[in-house]
Amino acid sequence: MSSLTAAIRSEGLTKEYKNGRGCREITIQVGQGEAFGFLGPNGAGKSTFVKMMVGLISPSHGEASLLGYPIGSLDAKRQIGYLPELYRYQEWLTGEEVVRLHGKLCGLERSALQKRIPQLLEEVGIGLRGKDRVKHYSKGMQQRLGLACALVADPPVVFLDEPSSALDPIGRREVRRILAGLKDQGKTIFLNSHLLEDVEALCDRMALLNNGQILRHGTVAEMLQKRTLWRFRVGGFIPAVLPWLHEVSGCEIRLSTDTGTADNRNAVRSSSDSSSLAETVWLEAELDQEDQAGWLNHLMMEQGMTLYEAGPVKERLEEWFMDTLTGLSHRGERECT
Ligand SMILES: Nc1ncnc2c1ncn2[C@@H]1O[C@H](COP(=O)(O)OP(=O)(O)OP(=O)(O)O)[C@@H](O)[C@H]1O
Repeated sequence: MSSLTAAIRSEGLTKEYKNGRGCREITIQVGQGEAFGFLGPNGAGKSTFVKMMVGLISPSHGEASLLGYPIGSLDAKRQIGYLPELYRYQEWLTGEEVVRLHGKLCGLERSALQKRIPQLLEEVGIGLRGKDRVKHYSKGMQQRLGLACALVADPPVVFLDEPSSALDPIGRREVRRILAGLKDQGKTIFLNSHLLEDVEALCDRMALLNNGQILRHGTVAEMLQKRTLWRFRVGGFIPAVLPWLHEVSGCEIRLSTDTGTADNRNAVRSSSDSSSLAETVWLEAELDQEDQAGWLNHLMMEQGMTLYEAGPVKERLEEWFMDTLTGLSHRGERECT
């Protein structure tokens, strides 16, 4: 397969359940080796999309492929590892036996499995409990076991539906490390997650789904960048100079009330007096263009101030998620309760 072939491609993929719910007109493309985050509130349609991609349910219309193979075909299925959201493994088997069963279903040889299973269980953090029966596993261990099953055949594309929902913070960090390792190996990762920090840490691009449709998509960096708001850490700040800076630069510039530093609080309190502060403070400005940052620096230097740091303000993914969805109708889980 050519390296230009998209790992995951969908065109107008739609599933309409009998009750009218599901997901609609999903068009995305994920390159080989990319990590893609799929976000959205409960009931947005994320799992429905993944289930179509892995061939568990058929689309109502639209088309999609995995590494060039049509979804649902055996060739497409051979490309994927899948950790479902609602996993349940055979309680009477040991962890090792469950992974072996999945390996055999993927057509792996007994000798290959002999070597692979202990490594894999070690990697997902249940190496010491591999011979225990699944009925004695905690929820978190079962989720780790599910990850081992998804990875047993070393697939190039991995779909993970909420891979760390049952894990404690330490477990989540370990899973994040495992996923980063998979990405380093060049695997394509499709991550459905409510854990926004996982998406932020791992994914190159993401889409936000609401009411079954893509609301926004793009690179994680693009989504989080508030392009207009910049922050500057400056020394020798003179509060009285702010109106002048505003007038000469044409930019809205103010003391940042957001950084929480004692110096800033002091500066905010003393913003009416004109004495220079010895410590640094944070200023923020709304910029139309990036080169205005250089112009502002020049003006601040003219006034005897020193610039120590400057950069655009990045929004946390969680704030972005809330801001983007606030005010939009949402007919997901909450409507049903
Ligand atoms: N088999 C089904 N039959 C009818 N409706 C369904 C079925 N499966 C899911 N739905 C509905 O389709 C919508 C999308 O569900 P889906 O499970 O894809 O959402 P999700 O974004 O994965 O939610 P969550 O984050 O809670 O897992 C929901 O309104 C859900 O109730």
